Amino acid sequence: MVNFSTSGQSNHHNPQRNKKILIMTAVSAEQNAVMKGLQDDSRFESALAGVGPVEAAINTTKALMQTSYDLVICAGIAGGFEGKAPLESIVIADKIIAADLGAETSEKFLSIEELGFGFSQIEPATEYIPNIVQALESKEVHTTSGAILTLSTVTGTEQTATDLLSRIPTACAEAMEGFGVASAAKNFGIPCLEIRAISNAVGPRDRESWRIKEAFATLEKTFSALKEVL
Ligand SMILES: O=C(O)c1cccc(C(=O)CC[C@H]2O[C@@H](n3cnc4c(=O)[nH]cnc43)[C@H](O)[C@@H]2O)c1
Repeated sequence: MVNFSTSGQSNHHNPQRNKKILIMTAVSAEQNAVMKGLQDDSRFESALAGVGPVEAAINTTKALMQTSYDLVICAGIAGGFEGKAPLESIVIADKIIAADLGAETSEKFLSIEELGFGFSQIEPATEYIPNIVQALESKEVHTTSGAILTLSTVTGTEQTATDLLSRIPTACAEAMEGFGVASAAKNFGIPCLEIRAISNAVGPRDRESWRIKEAFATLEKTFSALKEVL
């Protein structure tokens, strides 16, 4: 766990800015980008989620058992669906969806809700979204709000990308941890957000076109702007 508090900066004069916020990233490169953006803001702490929803749920639960937080943010890079979220832009989840939780049949995919075994969608803390979008747009960060899918397998074909979009037309991005982090937060009754910088298009693996460094730069800029509105 990394605590950003080194400057002794205080927010006690403003009760609106007294929230304690946990940021979960899958890998340390994402955590570093977020840390750089936040500088020394003592309200934020971060921890590594690990890759995939299961690791993410376990590690978020561990962090929430240690310290009490007012908000959890799942952050990192992601794949963007074509025509929905361009490279180097930001997507803020208005729904966090476990897109592969269910059953295939010869006709169609059945969600876990249709099977009657549980839930695959978590509503994030949407009340924060308008202010965040405004703050990011004012810094010229292209920002979209829409569903972010959580998948255990990164999409690697046009066909899977098309199938996902026809099943979930509101999908803007896919990543691997959101539903795990959000499930843990929900279990503790803590609101959650998922914020992703787009590093690649969802679809065939084409490393030449990936913009990972640029997405980290967007993530840094985003969290620098975010600390002003949370
Ligand atoms: O290849 C690299 O240089 C590299 C450097 C740092 C991080 C990575 C990752 O792949 C991070 C994995 C992380 O990113 C999310 N992610 C990014 N793109 C997608 C995607 O198209 N579909 C699903 N997940 C994606 C995911 O949350 C992973 O945890 C590589």
